[in-house]
Amino acid sequence: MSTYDLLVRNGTLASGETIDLAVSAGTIVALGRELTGSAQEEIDASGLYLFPGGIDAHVHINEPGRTHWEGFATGSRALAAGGMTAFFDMPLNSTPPTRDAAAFRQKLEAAQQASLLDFAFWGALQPDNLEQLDELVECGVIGFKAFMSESGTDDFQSVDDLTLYEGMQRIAKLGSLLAVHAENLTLTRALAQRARAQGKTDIRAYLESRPIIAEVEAIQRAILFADETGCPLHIVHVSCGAGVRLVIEARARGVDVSCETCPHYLVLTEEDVEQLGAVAKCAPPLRPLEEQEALWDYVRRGEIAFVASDHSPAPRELKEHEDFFAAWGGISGAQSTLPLLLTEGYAARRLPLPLLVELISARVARRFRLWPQKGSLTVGSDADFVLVRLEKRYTLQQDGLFYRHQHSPYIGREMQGVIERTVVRGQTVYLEGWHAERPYGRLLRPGAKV
Ligand SMILES: NC(=O)NC(NC(N)=O)C(=O)[O-]
Ligand SMILES: [Zn+2]
Ligand SMILES: [Zn+2]
Repeated sequence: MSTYDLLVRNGTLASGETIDLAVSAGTIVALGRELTGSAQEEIDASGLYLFPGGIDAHVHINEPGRTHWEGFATGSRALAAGGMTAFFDMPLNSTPPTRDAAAFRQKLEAAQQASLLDFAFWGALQPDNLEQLDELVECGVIGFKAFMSESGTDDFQSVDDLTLYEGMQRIAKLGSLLAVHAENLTLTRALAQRARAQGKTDIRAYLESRPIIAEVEAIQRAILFADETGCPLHIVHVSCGAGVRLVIEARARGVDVSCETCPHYLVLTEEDVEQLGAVAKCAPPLRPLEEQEALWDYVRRGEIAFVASDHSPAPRELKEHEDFFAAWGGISGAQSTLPLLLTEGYAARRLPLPLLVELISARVARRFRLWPQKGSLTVGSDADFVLVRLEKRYTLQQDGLFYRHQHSPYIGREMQGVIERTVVRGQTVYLEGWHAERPYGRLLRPGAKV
């Protein structure tokens, strides 16, 4: 009889310490130097880093309804290849959006049949679903998501101020959290309409239609409502230093608000989108270099809660438009979050490895009440981890991407740190280009064990 199901020998933690890790029934049951005992499977992790599995808090899987854009099978394969072991799926770009219990159940069924990784669902907050927020909490949503600007799809409506205000009151009562896409609707819509009416539809015109002030104003308004209603607030994909500063100031006043940024705001600038085109189109748009530097600075100081991909995939044809406003807005990036943090954060900027790892694991798990079951390498936690060959460099190739549509602004980029193996609750789901077939993924609910 083996003592354990799985033993990982000599993995190097982010702290630099070398350790053995033992797993039984999907849970970490022992951690230490030179563990005794046997296991059904042993992994020699000498020379490899052992990190807790990443949790991507912001992914658009478009199933059901737009599975041909990205489904749970392809999306979770890409995430696994990028060192992620769980993800939170956004309520939009699938049809129907996750706006009620029936839609939640459709999502759940699709994910259970196809996801390699554990998953949670964001529920929608839209003008037409205030009466469905309770049932969504009962289903187990990880939080709610609202769009303060246009969402990019007709089937997901943006919130007016009354919906935002009353939605926050209800979400506060339900003990949940609201995430907002914060850009001022009136400003961005009017600027876009004026530019298009003048025939200005190039990349520059798009960038100018979504100025930093539009983002900062929306963040400020959302914070004010959160302060008034007591609703926990999370600002997704903050792209500018001034946005983070508002969050810091509000937290200092006692407002329960956090923010995330995305790899693309940390490694790309508006010059890149002008060169790369729609593959790098997103909202808020890429910003000037000084914003990128400000974001790295806030990352270093621990002021940005976590980093999430905002993977928003689409078929290539939807990106190819003469009119840049009409091209699909959203970057395919789910596979590259950890590699980019290792390359640009650790190797290029010498940010401490434990901080970078926490940005995609413990910080996410804590904010959404999944810690320490998730995001932690401790006895009793789920055995979710990733093995990384940190010193190895490579160039990201198109055929190395596992998305449904193999495009990304990072193709051709020099990367450091190869994700060799990804393990979910003790099961290897990714190993050097190979993926498991079985959909191991399970639903995660805030505060509950799977
Ligand atoms: N409909 C979307 O997927 N939108 C997403 N698109 C981006 N970020 O460009 C988002 O998160 O706002
Ligand atoms: Zn958004
Ligand atoms: Zn998004």
